[in-house]
Amino acid sequence: MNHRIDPDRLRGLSIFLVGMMGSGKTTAGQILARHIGYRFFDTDVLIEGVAGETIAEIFQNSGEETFREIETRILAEVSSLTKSVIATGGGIVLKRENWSYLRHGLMIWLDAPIEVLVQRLQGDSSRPLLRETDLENKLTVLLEQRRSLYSEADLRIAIDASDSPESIVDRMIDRIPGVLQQPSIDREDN
Ligand SMILES: Nc1ncnc2c1ncn2[C@@H]1O[C@H](COP(=O)(O)OP(=O)(O)O)[C@@H](O)[C@H]1O
Ligand SMILES: O=C(O)C1=C[C@@H](OP(=O)(O)O)[C@@H](O)[C@H](O)C1
Ligand SMILES: [Mg+2]
Repeated sequence: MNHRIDPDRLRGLSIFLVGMMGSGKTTAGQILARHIGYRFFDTDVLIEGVAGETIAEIFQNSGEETFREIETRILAEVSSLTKSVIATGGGIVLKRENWSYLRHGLMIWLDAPIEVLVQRLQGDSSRPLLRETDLENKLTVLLEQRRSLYSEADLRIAIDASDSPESIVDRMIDRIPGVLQQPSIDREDN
């Protein structure tokens, strides 16, 4: 953890948010981008745009493998951007190929405990992998499969049930010196 961080290299570097479904990548990512004057992208939204279908429909009509192929294609495209916050889908870490793209930026792992994920995702119908009766068990299995991959990120932000998106963003900003030192960024505007 933190092994690649070199403040001089962070200027303009994009930020990739990784972590489990429900960890808040999409929510916190938008706020983070606004605060640091970066553009915001969400790989799931971009995937839906090119497919012309929702994530649930892509899984249903074409299967997970097709979804993962589009996900890699989109990631390859956004990885060439600078000054962008990119919220990824929770499964992006699964493919080794994706890591060559993720390593173009600073990777931040939003690490929320299972209880928090369950609380947030109860009744959610937009995430096809969670269409199971035992949500807690499914999330536990997925996290077991993915934890060691997420832990390869540059930064880990541990999240509690009481952490607001804004407080999480503040902690991220505290941990990424260099990004806010760019003269074009004025946090007072936000
Ligand atoms: N810090 C937070 N506190 C409370 N609820 C949150 C927080 N962050 C996200 N949420 C809620 O949890 C759900 C999942 O958040 P989302 O940003 O979509 O996560 P992800 O993109 O990692 O799957 C959404 O309903 C969102 O409003
Ligand atoms: O964890 C996963 O495999 C997935 C996470 C989802 O995104 P979020 O992590 O934003 O929920 C979405 O990409 C798809 O449903 C698969
Ligand atoms: Mg998301």
